[in-house]
Amino acid sequence: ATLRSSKQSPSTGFAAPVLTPPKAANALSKRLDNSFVNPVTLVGESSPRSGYGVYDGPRMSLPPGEKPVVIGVAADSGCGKSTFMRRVTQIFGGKNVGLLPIGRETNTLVSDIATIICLDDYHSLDRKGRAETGLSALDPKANNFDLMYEQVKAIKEGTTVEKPIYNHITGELDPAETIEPSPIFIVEGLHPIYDSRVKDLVDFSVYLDITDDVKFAWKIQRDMEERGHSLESIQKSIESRKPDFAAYVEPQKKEADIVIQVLPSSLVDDPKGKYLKVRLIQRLGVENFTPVELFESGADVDGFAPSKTSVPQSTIGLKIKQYSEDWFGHPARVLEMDGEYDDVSSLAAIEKFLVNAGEKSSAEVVSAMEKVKDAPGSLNGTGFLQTLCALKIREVYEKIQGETVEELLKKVEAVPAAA
Ligand SMILES: Nc1ncnc2c1ncn2[C@@H]1O[C@H](COP(=O)(O)OP(=O)(O)OP(=O)(O)O)[C@@H](O)[C@H]1O
Ligand SMILES: O=C(CO)[C@H](O)[C@H](O)COP(=O)(O)O
Repeated sequence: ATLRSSKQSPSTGFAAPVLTPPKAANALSKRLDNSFVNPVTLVGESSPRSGYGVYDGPRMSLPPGEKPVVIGVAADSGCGKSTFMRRVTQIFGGKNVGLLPIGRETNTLVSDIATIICLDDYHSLDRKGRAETGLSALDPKANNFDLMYEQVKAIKEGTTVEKPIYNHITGELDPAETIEPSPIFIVEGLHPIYDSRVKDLVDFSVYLDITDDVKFAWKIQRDMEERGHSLESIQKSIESRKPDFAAYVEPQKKEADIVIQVLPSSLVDDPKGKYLKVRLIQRLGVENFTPVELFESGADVDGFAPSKTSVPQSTIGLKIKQYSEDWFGHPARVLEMDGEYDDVSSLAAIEKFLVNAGEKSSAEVVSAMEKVKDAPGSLNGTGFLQTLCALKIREVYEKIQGETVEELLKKVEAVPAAA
Protein backbone atom coordinates (compact mmCIF):
# COMPACT_ATOMS: atom_id res chain seq x y z
CA ALA A 1 0.00 0.00 0.00
CA THR A 2 1.12 3.53 -0.65
CA LEU A 3 0.96 5.48 2.54
CA ARG A 4 1.44 9.14 2.97
CA SER A 5 0.56 11.94 5.26
CA SER A 6 -2.34 14.15 4.29
CA LYS A 7 0.01 17.10 4.68
CA GLN A 8 2.17 15.72 1.90
CA SER A 9 -0.77 15.13 -0.36
CA PRO A 10 -1.20 17.37 -3.38
CA SER A 11 -4.86 17.60 -2.40
CA THR A 12 -4.35 19.18 1.00
CA GLY A 13 -3.92 22.67 -0.35
CA PHE A 14 -2.77 24.41 2.81
CA ALA A 15 -0.84 26.74 0.56
CA ALA A 16 -3.81 27.37 -1.72
CA PRO A 17 -5.39 30.83 -1.84
CA VAL A 18 -7.60 31.12 1.19
CA LEU A 19 -11.16 31.65 0.06
CA THR A 20 -12.34 30.79 3.51
CA PRO A 21 -15.42 32.55 4.82
CA PRO A 22 -14.91 34.14 8.25
CA LYS A 23 -16.68 31.35 10.16
CA ALA A 24 -14.47 28.70 8.65
CA ALA A 25 -11.25 30.65 9.09
CA ASN A 26 -11.28 29.82 12.77
CA ALA A 27 -11.50 26.20 11.93
CA LEU A 28 -8.27 26.10 10.07
CA SER A 29 -6.24 27.29 13.01
CA LYS A 30 -7.63 24.54 15.22
CA ARG A 31 -5.99 21.18 15.21
CA LEU A 32 -7.88 17.98 15.87
CA ASP A 33 -6.88 16.10 18.96
CA ASN A 34 -7.14 12.35 18.93
CA SER A 35 -10.83 12.41 19.72
CA PHE A 36 -13.40 11.42 17.19
CA VAL A 37 -14.40 14.88 16.04
CA ASN A 38 -13.65 18.36 17.10
CA PRO A 39 -16.94 19.30 18.70
CA VAL A 40 -16.92 23.04 18.03
CA THR A 41 -18.88 24.56 15.17
CA LEU A 42 -16.30 25.18 12.55
CA VAL A 43 -17.99 25.68 9.25
CA GLY A 44 -21.07 27.69 8.46
CA GLU A 45 -24.16 26.95 10.44
CA SER A 46 -26.00 25.95 7.33
CA SER A 47 -23.25 23.61 6.23
CA PRO A 48 -23.95 19.90 6.45
CA ARG A 49 -20.55 19.59 8.07
CA SER A 50 -20.85 21.97 11.01
CA GLY A 51 -19.29 20.28 14.00
CA TYR A 52 -16.24 18.84 12.27
CA GLY A 53 -12.68 20.07 12.50
CA VAL A 54 -10.09 19.85 9.76
CA TYR A 55 -8.61 16.37 9.28
CA ASP A 56 -5.02 16.21 10.36
CA GLY A 57 -3.68 12.70 10.20
CA PRO A 58 -2.21 10.11 7.87
CA ARG A 59 -4.30 8.98 4.92
CA MET A 60 -4.11 5.79 3.05
CA SER A 61 -3.97 5.51 -0.71
CA LEU A 62 -5.46 2.47 -2.30
CA PRO A 63 -3.39 -0.67 -1.92
CA PRO A 64 -2.26 -1.87 -5.37
CA GLY A 65 -4.97 -3.75 -7.21
CA GLU A 66 -7.63 -2.67 -4.71
CA LYS A 67 -10.73 -0.70 -5.69
CA PRO A 68 -12.78 1.43 -3.30
CA VAL A 69 -15.94 -0.08 -1.90
CA VAL A 70 -18.69 2.46 -2.54
CA ILE A 71 -21.45 2.94 0.03
CA GLY A 72 -24.49 5.14 -0.71
CA VAL A 73 -26.43 6.90 2.05
CA ALA A 74 -29.62 8.63 0.94
CA ALA A 75 -31.72 11.01 2.99
CA ASP A 76 -33.39 14.36 2.95
CA SER A 77 -31.59 17.28 4.53
CA GLY A 78 -31.80 17.32 8.33
CA CYS A 79 -32.59 13.61 8.61
CA GLY A 80 -29.56 12.55 10.60
CA LYS A 81 -26.96 11.79 7.91
CA SER A 82 -24.19 13.53 9.85
CA THR A 83 -25.07 11.67 13.01
CA PHE A 84 -25.16 8.38 11.13
CA MET A 85 -21.79 9.18 9.54
CA ARG A 86 -20.29 9.60 13.00
CA ARG A 87 -21.40 6.09 13.87
CA VAL A 88 -20.21 4.62 10.57
CA THR A 89 -16.76 6.23 10.62
CA GLN A 90 -16.38 5.20 14.26
CA ILE A 91 -17.05 1.56 13.33
CA PHE A 92 -14.45 1.87 10.59
CA GLY A 93 -11.99 2.61 13.35
CA GLY A 94 -10.46 5.87 12.19
CA LYS A 95 -8.69 7.68 15.05
CA ASN A 96 -10.19 10.93 13.88
CA VAL A 97 -12.46 12.23 11.18
CA GLY A 98 -12.47 15.69 9.76
CA LEU A 99 -12.93 17.97 6.81
CA LEU A 100 -10.67 17.46 3.83
CA PRO A 101 -7.95 20.03 4.49
CA ILE A 102 -8.19 22.21 1.40
CA GLY A 103 -7.96 25.54 3.20
CA ARG A 104 -11.50 26.63 2.36
CA GLU A 105 -15.11 25.56 2.72
CA THR A 106 -15.67 21.90 1.85
CA ASN A 107 -18.38 19.28 2.34
CA THR A 108 -15.93 16.36 2.14
CA LEU A 109 -15.08 14.40 5.26
CA VAL A 110 -12.11 12.08 5.52
CA SER A 111 -10.58 9.64 7.94
CA ASP A 112 -7.44 7.58 7.49
CA ILE A 113 -9.18 4.99 5.32
CA ALA A 114 -12.49 6.58 4.33
CA THR A 115 -13.75 9.47 2.22
CA ILE A 116 -17.30 10.80 2.51
CA ILE A 117 -18.49 13.08 -0.24
CA CYS A 118 -21.73 15.02 -0.10
CA LEU A 119 -23.71 14.88 -3.32
CA ASP A 120 -24.87 18.49 -2.83
CA ASP A 121 -21.58 19.19 -4.60
CA TYR A 122 -23.20 18.06 -7.84
CA HIS A 123 -25.83 20.82 -7.75
CA SER A 124 -25.66 22.37 -11.21
CA LEU A 125 -27.76 25.33 -10.18
CA ASP A 126 -26.58 27.47 -7.33
CA ARG A 127 -28.99 29.16 -4.90
CA LYS A 128 -29.52 32.10 -7.23
CA GLY A 129 -30.03 29.80 -10.21
CA ARG A 130 -32.63 27.83 -8.32
CA ALA A 131 -34.43 30.99 -7.26
CA GLU A 132 -34.50 32.21 -10.87
CA THR A 133 -35.74 28.92 -12.34
CA GLY A 134 -38.03 27.96 -9.47
CA LEU A 135 -36.37 24.55 -9.31
CA SER A 136 -35.56 23.00 -5.95
CA ALA A 137 -32.22 21.38 -5.07
CA LEU A 138 -34.04 18.05 -5.05
CA ASP A 139 -34.96 18.29 -8.72
CA PRO A 140 -32.64 16.30 -11.01
CA LYS A 141 -32.63 19.31 -13.36
CA ALA A 142 -30.80 21.26 -10.65
CA ASN A 143 -28.09 18.59 -10.42
CA ASN A 144 -25.40 17.28 -12.73
CA PHE A 145 -25.98 13.53 -12.58
CA ASP A 146 -23.71 12.91 -15.61
CA LEU A 147 -20.76 14.35 -13.74
CA MET A 148 -21.75 12.50 -10.56
CA TYR A 149 -21.75 9.25 -12.52
CA GLU A 150 -18.46 9.93 -14.28
CA GLN A 151 -16.70 10.86 -11.04
CA VAL A 152 -18.05 8.01 -8.90
CA LYS A 153 -17.09 5.64 -11.72
CA ALA A 154 -13.59 7.12 -11.91
CA ILE A 155 -13.15 6.85 -8.13
CA LYS A 156 -14.33 3.28 -8.21
CA GLU A 157 -11.72 2.57 -10.84
CA GLY A 158 -9.10 4.09 -8.55
CA THR A 159 -8.72 7.44 -10.33
CA THR A 160 -8.42 10.86 -8.70
CA VAL A 161 -11.10 13.41 -9.65
CA GLU A 162 -11.60 17.17 -9.45
CA LYS A 163 -15.01 17.44 -7.82
CA PRO A 164 -17.00 20.66 -7.67
CA ILE A 165 -18.05 22.11 -4.31
CA TYR A 166 -21.45 23.54 -3.43
CA ASN A 167 -20.85 26.12 -0.75
CA HIS A 168 -23.76 26.10 1.69
CA ILE A 169 -22.67 29.37 3.24
CA THR A 170 -22.62 31.45 0.07
CA GLY A 171 -25.04 29.29 -1.93
CA GLU A 172 -22.53 29.30 -4.80
CA LEU A 173 -20.45 26.72 -6.64
CA ASP A 174 -16.81 26.98 -5.55
CA PRO A 175 -13.68 25.89 -7.43
CA ALA A 176 -13.21 22.13 -7.50
CA GLU A 177 -11.34 20.08 -4.90
CA THR A 178 -9.14 17.04 -5.53
CA ILE A 179 -10.68 13.77 -4.37
CA GLU A 180 -8.45 10.76 -4.24
CA PRO A 181 -9.81 7.23 -4.04
CA SER A 182 -9.64 5.62 -0.59
CA PRO A 183 -10.55 2.08 0.49
CA ILE A 184 -13.98 3.15 1.74
CA PHE A 185 -15.85 5.71 -0.30
CA ILE A 186 -19.20 6.96 0.97
CA VAL A 187 -21.50 9.03 -1.21
CA GLU A 188 -24.21 10.66 0.85
CA GLY A 189 -26.96 13.08 0.02
CA LEU A 190 -30.24 13.48 -1.75
CA HIS A 191 -29.70 11.16 -4.74
CA PRO A 192 -27.03 8.46 -4.32
CA ILE A 193 -29.17 5.71 -5.88
CA TYR A 194 -31.61 7.78 -7.95
CA ASP A 195 -29.65 7.64 -11.19
CA SER A 196 -29.43 3.98 -12.22
CA ARG A 197 -25.86 4.41 -13.49
CA VAL A 198 -24.67 5.63 -10.08
CA LYS A 199 -26.81 3.06 -8.28
CA ASP A 200 -25.04 0.29 -10.20
CA LEU A 201 -21.69 1.58 -8.93
CA VAL A 202 -22.83 1.56 -5.31
CA ASP A 203 -21.87 -1.67 -3.51
CA PHE A 204 -24.28 -1.21 -0.62
CA SER A 205 -26.95 1.39 0.10
CA VAL A 206 -28.79 2.80 3.08
CA TYR A 207 -31.84 5.09 3.12
CA LEU A 208 -32.66 7.12 6.22
CA ASP A 209 -36.44 7.29 6.22
CA ILE A 210 -37.57 9.92 8.65
CA THR A 211 -41.34 10.21 8.68
CA ASP A 212 -42.89 13.66 8.43
CA ASP A 213 -43.80 14.13 12.10
CA VAL A 214 -40.32 13.23 13.27
CA LYS A 215 -38.64 15.28 10.53
CA PHE A 216 -40.66 18.27 11.69
CA ALA A 217 -39.69 17.67 15.35
CA TRP A 218 -35.98 17.41 14.47
CA LYS A 219 -36.11 20.48 12.24
CA ILE A 220 -37.76 22.49 14.99
CA GLN A 221 -35.09 21.40 17.43
CA ARG A 222 -32.26 22.40 15.12
CA ASP A 223 -33.56 25.25 12.96
CA MET A 224 -35.72 26.97 15.58
CA GLU A 225 -33.78 26.39 18.76
CA GLU A 226 -30.27 26.48 17.29
CA ARG A 227 -30.63 28.68 14.19
CA GLY A 228 -33.38 31.10 15.17
CA HIS A 229 -35.85 30.22 12.36
CA SER A 230 -39.57 30.68 12.99
CA LEU A 231 -42.01 27.79 13.25
CA GLU A 232 -43.85 29.11 10.18
CA SER A 233 -40.70 29.28 8.07
CA ILE A 234 -39.73 25.70 9.01
CA GLN A 235 -43.24 24.50 8.19
CA LYS A 236 -43.16 26.39 4.87
CA SER A 237 -39.76 24.99 3.95
CA ILE A 238 -40.83 21.39 4.67
CA GLU A 239 -44.09 21.85 2.75
CA SER A 240 -42.37 23.42 -0.25
CA ARG A 241 -39.91 20.51 -0.51
CA LYS A 242 -42.60 17.82 -0.25
CA PRO A 243 -43.53 17.34 -3.95
CA ASP A 244 -39.93 17.08 -5.15
CA PHE A 245 -38.98 14.98 -2.15
CA ALA A 246 -41.77 12.54 -3.01
CA ALA A 247 -40.81 12.52 -6.70
CA TYR A 248 -37.02 12.32 -6.55
CA VAL A 249 -35.72 11.36 -3.10
CA GLU A 250 -38.27 9.10 -1.45
CA PRO A 251 -38.44 6.54 -4.32
CA GLN A 252 -34.89 5.51 -3.40
CA LYS A 253 -36.18 3.82 -0.28
CA LYS A 254 -37.63 1.06 -2.45
CA GLU A 255 -34.16 0.33 -3.79
CA ALA A 256 -31.95 0.59 -0.71
CA ASP A 257 -30.40 -2.50 0.84
CA ILE A 258 -31.14 -1.22 4.35
CA VAL A 259 -33.74 1.36 5.34
CA ILE A 260 -33.65 2.89 8.81
CA GLN A 261 -37.17 4.15 9.32
CA VAL A 262 -37.98 6.51 12.17
CA LEU A 263 -41.60 6.94 13.26
CA PRO A 264 -43.34 8.34 16.32
CA SER A 265 -43.55 5.78 19.12
CA SER A 266 -46.54 3.46 19.30
CA LEU A 267 -46.10 3.09 23.06
CA VAL A 268 -47.61 6.49 23.90
CA ASP A 269 -49.74 9.13 22.24
CA ASP A 270 -46.96 11.51 21.21
CA PRO A 271 -47.91 13.72 18.27
CA LYS A 272 -44.77 15.84 18.75
CA GLY A 273 -42.48 12.95 17.82
CA LYS A 274 -40.46 13.11 21.03
CA TYR A 275 -40.48 9.35 21.49
CA LEU A 276 -39.49 7.15 18.58
CA LYS A 277 -40.12 3.79 17.03
CA VAL A 278 -37.28 2.78 14.73
CA ARG A 279 -37.28 -0.01 12.16
CA LEU A 280 -34.19 -1.55 10.59
CA ILE A 281 -35.56 -2.89 7.30
CA GLN A 282 -33.06 -5.28 5.76
CA ARG A 283 -33.57 -6.69 2.29
CA LEU A 284 -32.98 -10.37 1.75
CA GLY A 285 -30.92 -11.74 -1.13
CA VAL A 286 -28.44 -8.85 -1.20
CA GLU A 287 -24.91 -9.89 -2.17
CA ASN A 288 -22.45 -10.02 0.75
CA PHE A 289 -25.17 -9.20 3.27
CA THR A 290 -27.04 -11.23 5.88
CA PRO A 291 -29.52 -9.42 8.13
CA VAL A 292 -28.74 -8.91 11.80
CA GLU A 293 -31.38 -10.55 13.96
CA LEU A 294 -32.27 -11.17 17.57
CA PHE A 295 -32.27 -14.58 19.30
CA GLU A 296 -32.40 -16.73 16.17
CA SER A 297 -32.24 -16.14 12.45
CA GLY A 298 -35.75 -16.22 10.98
CA ALA A 299 -37.49 -16.16 14.36
CA ASP A 300 -40.35 -13.73 14.92
CA VAL A 301 -40.33 -11.67 18.09
CA ASP A 302 -43.61 -10.11 19.03
CA GLY A 303 -42.85 -7.51 21.65
CA PHE A 304 -39.78 -8.43 23.70
CA ALA A 305 -39.74 -6.00 26.62
CA PRO A 306 -36.45 -6.23 28.52
CA SER A 307 -36.90 -5.90 32.28
CA LYS A 308 -36.19 -2.56 33.88
CA THR A 309 -33.57 -4.29 35.97
CA SER A 310 -31.49 -5.44 33.01
CA VAL A 311 -32.18 -2.38 30.83
CA PRO A 312 -33.26 0.58 33.00
CA GLN A 313 -36.07 2.58 31.35
CA SER A 314 -37.51 5.53 33.22
CA THR A 315 -39.72 7.03 30.49
CA ILE A 316 -42.10 5.19 28.17
CA GLY A 317 -40.42 1.78 28.29
CA LEU A 318 -38.87 -0.31 25.56
CA LYS A 319 -40.27 -2.90 23.19
CA ILE A 320 -38.46 -4.87 20.51
CA LYS A 321 -40.04 -6.74 17.61
CA GLN A 322 -38.71 -8.80 14.74
CA TYR A 323 -40.61 -9.97 11.71
CA SER A 324 -40.58 -10.50 7.95
CA GLU A 325 -42.11 -7.91 5.65
CA ASP A 326 -42.66 -7.32 1.98
CA TRP A 327 -40.76 -4.10 1.31
CA PHE A 328 -42.00 -2.74 -2.01
CA GLY A 329 -41.96 -6.19 -3.57
CA HIS A 330 -38.73 -7.33 -1.91
CA PRO A 331 -38.66 -9.77 1.02
CA ALA A 332 -37.09 -8.15 4.08
CA ARG A 333 -36.36 -8.85 7.74
CA VAL A 334 -37.24 -6.09 10.15
CA LEU A 335 -35.78 -5.43 13.60
CA GLU A 336 -37.79 -2.81 15.44
CA MET A 337 -37.07 -0.91 18.64
CA ASP A 338 -39.74 1.30 20.18
CA GLY A 339 -39.13 3.50 23.21
CA GLU A 340 -36.13 4.53 25.23
CA TYR A 341 -33.55 3.25 27.69
CA ASP A 342 -31.60 5.17 30.32
CA ASP A 343 -28.06 4.06 29.72
CA VAL A 344 -26.13 2.84 26.67
CA SER A 345 -24.14 0.29 28.69
CA SER A 346 -27.31 -1.57 29.69
CA LEU A 347 -27.82 -2.52 26.03
CA ALA A 348 -25.33 -5.32 26.72
CA ALA A 349 -28.39 -7.25 27.94
CA ILE A 350 -29.82 -7.06 24.40
CA GLU A 351 -26.56 -7.24 22.48
CA LYS A 352 -25.85 -10.73 23.81
CA PHE A 353 -28.89 -12.03 21.91
CA LEU A 354 -27.84 -10.63 18.51
CA VAL A 355 -27.24 -13.03 15.63
CA ASN A 356 -25.19 -12.11 12.51
CA ALA A 357 -24.31 -8.70 13.93
CA GLY A 358 -20.84 -8.67 12.39
CA GLU A 359 -19.26 -7.81 15.74
CA LYS A 360 -15.52 -8.27 16.33
CA SER A 361 -16.09 -8.72 20.07
CA SER A 362 -19.09 -9.66 22.16
CA ALA A 363 -19.56 -6.10 23.44
CA GLU A 364 -18.73 -4.13 20.33
CA VAL A 365 -22.18 -2.56 19.89
CA VAL A 366 -22.20 -1.05 23.38
CA SER A 367 -18.59 0.01 23.16
CA ALA A 368 -19.16 1.70 19.76
CA MET A 369 -22.22 3.50 21.10
CA GLU A 370 -20.40 4.65 24.21
CA LYS A 371 -17.72 6.32 22.09
CA VAL A 372 -20.35 8.63 20.57
CA LYS A 373 -22.86 8.66 23.37
CA ASP A 374 -23.39 12.42 23.09
CA ALA A 375 -24.81 11.91 19.55
CA PRO A 376 -28.57 12.38 19.11
CA GLY A 377 -30.53 9.16 19.39
CA SER A 378 -28.08 7.36 21.65
CA LEU A 379 -30.86 6.43 24.08
CA ASN A 380 -33.37 5.13 21.54
CA GLY A 381 -33.59 2.83 18.55
CA THR A 382 -31.94 5.32 16.18
CA GLY A 383 -28.58 4.97 17.94
CA PHE A 384 -28.84 1.22 18.43
CA LEU A 385 -30.05 0.36 14.93
CA GLN A 386 -27.73 2.85 13.20
CA THR A 387 -24.85 1.14 15.01
CA LEU A 388 -26.02 -2.29 13.85
CA CYS A 389 -26.28 -0.92 10.31
CA ALA A 390 -22.74 0.46 10.54
CA LEU A 391 -21.48 -2.99 11.58
CA LYS A 392 -23.20 -4.54 8.57
CA ILE A 393 -21.59 -1.95 6.26
CA ARG A 394 -18.19 -2.91 7.66
CA GLU A 395 -18.99 -6.58 7.13
CA VAL A 396 -19.97 -5.94 3.51
CA TYR A 397 -16.75 -4.00 3.02
CA GLU A 398 -14.64 -6.83 4.42
CA LYS A 399 -16.40 -9.46 2.34
CA ILE A 400 -15.91 -7.50 -0.88
CA GLN A 401 -12.31 -6.56 -0.15
CA GLY A 402 -11.24 -9.83 1.45
CA GLU A 403 -9.37 -7.82 4.08
CA THR A 404 -10.37 -6.73 7.56
CA VAL A 405 -10.56 -3.09 8.57
CA GLU A 406 -8.01 -3.86 11.31
CA GLU A 407 -5.55 -5.04 8.68
CA LEU A 408 -6.10 -1.86 6.70
CA LEU A 409 -5.71 0.36 9.76
CA LYS A 410 -2.45 -1.33 10.72
CA LYS A 411 -0.99 -0.18 7.42
CA VAL A 412 -1.97 3.39 8.25
CA GLU A 413 -0.54 3.14 11.75
CA ALA A 414 2.76 2.20 10.22
CA VAL A 415 3.05 5.67 8.68
CA PRO A 416 5.40 8.03 10.56
CA ALA A 417 3.69 11.18 11.84
CA ALA A 418 3.85 14.10 9.44
CA ALA A 419 6.62 16.60 10.09
N1 LIG B 1 -31.47 10.09 16.22
C1 LIG B 1 -31.87 11.33 16.46
N2 LIG B 1 -32.67 11.61 17.48
C2 LIG B 1 -33.08 12.87 17.70
N3 LIG B 1 -32.73 13.92 16.94
C3 LIG B 1 -31.92 13.69 15.92
C4 LIG B 1 -31.44 12.38 15.60
N4 LIG B 1 -30.65 12.45 14.51
C5 LIG B 1 -30.66 13.74 14.15
N5 LIG B 1 -31.40 14.48 14.99
C6 LIG B 1 -31.68 15.90 14.91
O1 LIG B 1 -31.74 16.27 13.56
C7 LIG B 1 -30.83 17.34 13.28
C8 LIG B 1 -30.18 17.03 11.93
O2 LIG B 1 -29.30 15.93 12.09
P1 LIG B 1 -28.03 15.82 11.16
O3 LIG B 1 -27.28 17.10 11.19
O4 LIG B 1 -27.33 14.57 11.55
O5 LIG B 1 -28.77 15.64 9.76
P2 LIG B 1 -28.24 15.84 8.27
O6 LIG B 1 -29.05 14.94 7.43
O7 LIG B 1 -26.77 15.65 8.24
O8 LIG B 1 -28.62 17.32 8.02
P3 LIG B 1 -28.13 18.36 6.87
O9 LIG B 1 -27.95 17.59 5.61
O10 LIG B 1 -29.24 19.36 6.81
O11 LIG B 1 -26.89 18.99 7.42
C9 LIG B 1 -29.83 17.36 14.46
O12 LIG B 1 -29.48 18.67 14.78
C10 LIG B 1 -30.61 16.72 15.57
O13 LIG B 1 -31.24 17.74 16.29
O1 LIG C 1 -31.46 19.69 0.23
C1 LIG C 1 -30.36 20.09 0.56
C2 LIG C 1 -29.31 19.10 0.85
O2 LIG C 1 -28.41 19.51 1.82
C3 LIG C 1 -30.10 21.56 0.55
O3 LIG C 1 -31.29 22.25 0.75
C4 LIG C 1 -29.50 21.94 -0.79
O4 LIG C 1 -28.22 21.36 -0.90
C5 LIG C 1 -29.39 23.44 -0.95
O5 LIG C 1 -28.61 23.96 0.08
P1 LIG C 1 -28.80 25.44 0.61
O6 LIG C 1 -30.17 25.46 1.24
O7 LIG C 1 -27.69 25.62 1.62
O8 LIG C 1 -28.70 26.35 -0.56
